[in-house]
Amino acid sequence: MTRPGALVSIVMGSQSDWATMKKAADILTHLGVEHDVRIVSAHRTPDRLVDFAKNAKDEGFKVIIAGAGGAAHLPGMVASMTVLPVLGVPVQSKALSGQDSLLSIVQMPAGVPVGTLAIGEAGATNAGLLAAKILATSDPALAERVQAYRVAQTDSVAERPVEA
Ligand SMILES: Nc1c(C(=O)O)ncn1[C@@H]1O[C@H](COP(=O)(O)O)[C@@H](O)[C@H]1O
Repeated sequence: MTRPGALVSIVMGSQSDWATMKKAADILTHLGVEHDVRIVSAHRTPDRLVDFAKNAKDEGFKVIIAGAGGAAHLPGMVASMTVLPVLGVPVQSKALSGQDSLLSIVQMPAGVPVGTLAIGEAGATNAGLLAAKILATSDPALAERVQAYRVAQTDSVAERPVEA
């Protein structure tokens, strides 16, 4: 079930990715961007993956954020079946600290782009922010909220004392 009005779709390979991917949802909520979250796995739910990727545009999404760990094929497989921009988040794996996730997502063949973010929570936050910035190119009110976020961040760093 799509969340009505959602412009950003967040998909992840497993429920265990949520602690990381929640950061993308949090920033979208902060910026007032409607989003939908669901678990889709290229490996474990291949039929659901195909159904999701092929119908994502018709469901009304404008941007997809796909997070997965380990052999992270989800972002690339989604990108192969949609015209929507796909942002990939490498979830930090236990065995290889997310190096495996990163390399699985970043090294796409020419012609099938995935915008790959950093490993882990920072990457998830930035994926949410980047999705908002993409939407803000055609939404002046959202652009103002993104600008306010940017200014608040700058101010909080500038005001921070050198010594804690
Ligand atoms: N990389 C993928 C895909 C996929 O790429 O389709 N599906 C699940 N997974 C990943 O397996 C890891 C372990 O999953 P479990 O914690 O469920 O065992 C998760 O990080 C998930 O993203």
